[in-house]
Amino acid sequence: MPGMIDTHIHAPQYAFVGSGMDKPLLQWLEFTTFPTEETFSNLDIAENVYRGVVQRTLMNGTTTACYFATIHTDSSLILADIAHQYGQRAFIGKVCMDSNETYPKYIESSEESIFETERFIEAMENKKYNRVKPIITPRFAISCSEKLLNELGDLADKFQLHIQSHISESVDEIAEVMRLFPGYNSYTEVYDRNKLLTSKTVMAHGCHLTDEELSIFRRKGAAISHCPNSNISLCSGHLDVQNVLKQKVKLGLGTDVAGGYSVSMLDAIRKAIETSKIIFMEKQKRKQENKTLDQNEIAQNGIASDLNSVNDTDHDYKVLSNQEAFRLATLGGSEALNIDHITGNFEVNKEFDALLISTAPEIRAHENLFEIPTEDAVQRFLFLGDDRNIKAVYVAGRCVVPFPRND
Ligand SMILES: O=c1[nH]c(=O)c2nc[nH]c2[nH]1
Ligand SMILES: [Zn+2]
Repeated sequence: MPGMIDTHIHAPQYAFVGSGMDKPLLQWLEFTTFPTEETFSNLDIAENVYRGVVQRTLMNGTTTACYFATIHTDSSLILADIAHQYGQRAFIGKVCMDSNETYPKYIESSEESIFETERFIEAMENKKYNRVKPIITPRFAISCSEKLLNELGDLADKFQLHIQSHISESVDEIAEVMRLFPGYNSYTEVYDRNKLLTSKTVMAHGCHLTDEELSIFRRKGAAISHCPNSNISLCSGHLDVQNVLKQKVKLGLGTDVAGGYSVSMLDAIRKAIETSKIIFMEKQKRKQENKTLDQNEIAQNGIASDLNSVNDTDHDYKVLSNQEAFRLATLGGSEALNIDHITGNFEVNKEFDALLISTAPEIRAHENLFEIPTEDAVQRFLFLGDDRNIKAVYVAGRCVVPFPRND
């Protein structure tokens, strides 16, 4: 099958993956994330954790990863070098943040952030990696001044680079953004007016974006990275994937390690389907409640007001299919990262990013898989498979898993 594309993952957060899952976003950043990321000024820590995350994601079939690193340029360069060494296709973002009210030790000045970002871009260009590229990375609006956002928009334009950040992940986060940016009408406008929404932009989460904001995304060609594990783990909200697709906004999937506790894109596929089922059930429940309200009104007034009427879209809401979720993890991700002319499926002239899957024996249960339809075998792999079923991984035709032996 085509290699999977993780459109949003925090490499340093692999250090605490699976822990700190009991806090909402802003507290989780303050008490778990920032104190850990701060330690990445130490290059040995960076080297150790980054080697681990590149190995683990590759073994789990992530042929392309779009990484956040930390504010530290030299350790971010180590991540780039490790991705290159292991042959993973990657975008690497040196994180930018010149504002941090909750954890002021983890911060840089605006000037430093711009200077270091340029240094990062130039160092990456000098390395001439074929498949590892820099990406402009304002962490999120809360941690960036307007001046910094604006200058990062200019840098992205000057060097024609990709851009990544977070948007509308949790309700508390949005309230904080609107407090910090009173001159803007929406979270999307904060990025858009600072030139950060382009056809090479991928924004993580977007759970609470309005249709009006989604239409700005569509006009700009900007993409959303759906990170369902993280959305549930940090109780941030749910992204309505069907609505995003209906609004024709580019969409990929992300693990969002370590807001998400799994490095596996198979988990992202499952959680995307489960999130869609939760939304479906909520809509069904609302429909049933409204029907009861209508019946009560008819009994009382002889007629039902249309106040309770359910939106048309609620009636034909469909759960995300396995095929659609699989597409989001592969071709959808390549579209979101604007690299669908290079990878995402097996079209002629694209590079060969591929996984060799064995369904035996873990997911074969007691049946002989060869006697069941291929579609069922694929479904079982999507729902039950893990790195034991991924026997080989190829990026641009080169076998990168199993890892080549040095001897
Ligand atoms: O899930 C998230 N992880 C992060 O590290 C982060 N930073 C800002 N907003 C964020 N959301
Ligand atoms: Zn994130």
